Amino acid sequence: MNKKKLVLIGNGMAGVRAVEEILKISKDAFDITIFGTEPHPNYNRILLSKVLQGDTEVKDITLNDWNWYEENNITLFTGETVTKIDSEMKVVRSDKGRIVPYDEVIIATGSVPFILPLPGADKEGVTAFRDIKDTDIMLEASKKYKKAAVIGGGLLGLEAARGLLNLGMDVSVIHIAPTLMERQLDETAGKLLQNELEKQGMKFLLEASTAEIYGEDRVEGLKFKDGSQLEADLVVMAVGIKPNISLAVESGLDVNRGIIVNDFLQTNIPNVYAVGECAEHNGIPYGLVAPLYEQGMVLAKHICGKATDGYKGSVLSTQLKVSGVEVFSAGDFMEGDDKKSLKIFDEQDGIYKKIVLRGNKIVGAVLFGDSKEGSRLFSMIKKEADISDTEKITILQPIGEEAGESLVASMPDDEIICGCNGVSKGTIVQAIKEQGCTTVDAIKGCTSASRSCGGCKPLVADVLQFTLGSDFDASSQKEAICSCTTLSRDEVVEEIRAKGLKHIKEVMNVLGWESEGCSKCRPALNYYLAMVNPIGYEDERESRFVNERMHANIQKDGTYSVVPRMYGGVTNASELRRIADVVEKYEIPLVKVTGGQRIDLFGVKKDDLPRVWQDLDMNSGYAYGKSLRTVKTCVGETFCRFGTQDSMGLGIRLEKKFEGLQTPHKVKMAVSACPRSCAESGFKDIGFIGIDGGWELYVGGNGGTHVRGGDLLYKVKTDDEAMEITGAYLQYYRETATYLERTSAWIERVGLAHVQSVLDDKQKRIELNARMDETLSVYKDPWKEIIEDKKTTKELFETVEMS
Ligand SMILES: Cc1cc2nc3c(=O)[nH]c(=O)nc-3n(C[C@H](O)[C@H](O)[C@H](O)COP(=O)(O)OP(=O)(O)OC[C@H]3O[C@@H](n4cnc5c(N)ncnc54)[C@H](O)[C@@H]3O)c2cc1C
Ligand SMILES: NC(=O)c1ccc[n+]([C@@H]2O[C@H](COP(=O)([O-])OP(=O)(O)OC[C@H]3O[C@@H](n4cnc5c(N)ncnc54)[C@H](O)[C@@H]3O)[C@@H](O)[C@H]2O)c1
Ligand code: SF4
Ligand code: FES
Repeated sequence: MNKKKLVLIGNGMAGVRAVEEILKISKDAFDITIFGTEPHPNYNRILLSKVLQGDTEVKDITLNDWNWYEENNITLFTGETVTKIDSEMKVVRSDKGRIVPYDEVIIATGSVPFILPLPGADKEGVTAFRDIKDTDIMLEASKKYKKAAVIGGGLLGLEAARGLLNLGMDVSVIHIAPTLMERQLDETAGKLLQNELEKQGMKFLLEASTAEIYGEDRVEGLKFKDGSQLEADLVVMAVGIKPNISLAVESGLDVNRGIIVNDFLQTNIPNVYAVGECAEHNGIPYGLVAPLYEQGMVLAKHICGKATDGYKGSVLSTQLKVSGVEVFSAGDFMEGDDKKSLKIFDEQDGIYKKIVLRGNKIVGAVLFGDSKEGSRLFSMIKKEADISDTEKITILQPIGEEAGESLVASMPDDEIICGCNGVSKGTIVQAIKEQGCTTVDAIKGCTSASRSCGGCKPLVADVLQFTLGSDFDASSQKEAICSCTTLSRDEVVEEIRAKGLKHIKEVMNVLGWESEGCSKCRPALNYYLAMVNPIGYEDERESRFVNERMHANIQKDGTYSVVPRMYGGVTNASELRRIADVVEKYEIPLVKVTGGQRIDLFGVKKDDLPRVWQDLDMNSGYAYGKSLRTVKTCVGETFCRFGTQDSMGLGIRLEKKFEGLQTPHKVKMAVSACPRSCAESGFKDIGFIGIDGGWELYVGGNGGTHVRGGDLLYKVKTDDEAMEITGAYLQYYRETATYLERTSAWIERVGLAHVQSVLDDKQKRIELNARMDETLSVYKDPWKEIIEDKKTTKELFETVEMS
């Protein structure tokens, strides 16, 4: 049989995926020729961000290597650009004078970066961020130069900026709009994102309009329309893209912004198709791989003569690939006349969730700080789910977690796990059960899930764990603690232990960190070092988050909030008098009783902090730390007629013993003297409920954004037993949790039964408590420590002289 001749113009992500689909349907139907301007085989453009961020290397982002073309009998011309499609002669012509005949031709020429037409835009040191060549320019520049300016605060600009920070550059992002990623996020999420990225060291110039790029041959800086300037020896333009239509225009195809195609990706000229970012369907040129892959699937079916309903357009979802930041946006995310929103905003933990409803249908969502629910919400948006029969607020709450189920357990089979490749939970489960996949990599090979941006890897791993149950081998699924290393959390902790490491720098040197560390690994290492070696480790204050460095919570106006310790929520006249005096003396604008039964002083000026602490003469309530926060108590048997136990007594004892204890994440406790549970013991990390003859001890509860009822761990008879179990439980959490993992997530990961089996072993409990006591033995109240140490006081509060 005479094979038809298929020519693909553009060796990029969309075009080659369409060819892969064609080969799947009809391996021998075509003689295939591919032209690509770039000198590389088909690679994952998405991961250039990760190359720049140091997570991977160019050699590791190839999607189809040279062998693949050979194995599939594809003739490949790289470094060669097609200059014309001659549809009368049915041939394509290249810039090297080659003429190749076709029966069908697919144009997949992608996009070109938009370059602002500024004076100086052609200077050395000005680059776009689109391909391997641009990435190399940035990697080279970072070795010689220090100051980078990224123009554009969209997805691409921010990912580039994070990469340049990782490369040790001083990075400013110049953005034209008042908030970041305004095409994907609303104002609140945009500001939260800015806040988080500022903490990571990025600088921002918002509502800034660049007028000129100045310098001799090489760029030296930017001038703005308001007359101000910024020095820069590298400028990255990331202000959007335009479909690459020059070949189509030259060849007489109908174009608008992109090459106009119908539902079957056909252009106006017979046998000429367009797919990917260069194509415009129903007025929309797409700029993310998910819709392009959907197009590729339709095109493959059509060109192979298989029935298809055609491409009907796509709802989009995006995630930013910057470690330590969870941002998700999908669909129609802005409120409007006919669109109303539903929001949850936990300002303290920086978590923001919003869904947008048109009538009773979900049409969009924005998640910041916690994007676990992204795939569920995206499925609902795609299905235009009707929520008239659902209590609205529950849509933003994690499904299944309240019932103690894992997130994936509660997902229906048709829920999409990998947005880029449109792979559902059911398809992954099938690959595990029927094709014997036991690792995320194997699933990638079988289903394409996680093959593109990689953002779905944790969810794929969860499906794997959930499906395999006890056959799941966690050790073969290791995940690096951050992009600065390939070592996992367990490996790092083990090395710290085995090699007796004491300082972050030592860990990085000995364990071969590839950079100075990042905002993800530095605080984590500080915690692991302290956990393994509480007496010998050297604390690195600069690696802590700002609130933990300052021992107070920074507020949005730059002032601080101060919460003194009130053991068990109990206070007295003398403490209250001192608090009142401090409020008057330092003109503290707001005094508020907190949910944790203590008093919060808001609006304290930074310079006043040490004197406020001195005058209060109370211990720090650690309202800012990854540590024990409060032990809330009810009045109990002392005053309440229902009380069967001394809740205040146990609460105060717990708080006095464990105050200041550093934990992977914050820990809240509560003690109620009867099952009415006035102190809300069922929703705390550790909660006690008084019963006749003792206490019930609940663990893993959470009352925040992921509401979770605690699990009954034990019943104990005496306060001493309660203290002993609490010590062992907390120490086991400290030793096995990942930094920033709340007890509610940890207990689900490791399992209640497992924790019980550890704590059932008396010897283990003794050992855990011994290590806990060692940790507690070095605790000093940080407020007192700082005010007694003039040098630290001066470093932290430069202008303050203590008497
Ligand atoms: C740094 C970065 C990060 C990204 N991250 C994400 C992400 O997280 N998620 C996501 O969904 N998308 C992301 N994208 C977008 C995604 O990479 C694109 O949507 C996708 O690559 C587009 O595929 P395409 O095949 O249409 O175009 P391309 O991948 O650009 O391929 C087009 C190819 O055609 C070649 N070509 C052009 N004209 C000719 C010609 N006349 N002859 C021969 N060859 C020609 C080009 O040189 C190019 O190699 C990212 C993009 C970048 C740059
Ligand atoms: N994680 C991801 O999904 C991801 C990552 C990188 C790139 N991409 C894709 O790559 C493409 C390019 O990304 P992008 O961020 O360049 O495009 P974009 O259009 O999403 O964002 C460009 C940003 O630049 C800003 N801008 C425009 N003119 C400006 C000016 N003169 N000065 C300062 N700022 C200006 C805009 O306000 C906008 O926020 C998009 O299709 C994007 O979806 C996706
Ligand atoms: S929990 Fe029980 S004992 Fe405590 S205050 Fe409430 S009703 Fe009284
Ligand atoms: S979501 Fe991008 S690879 Fe799966």
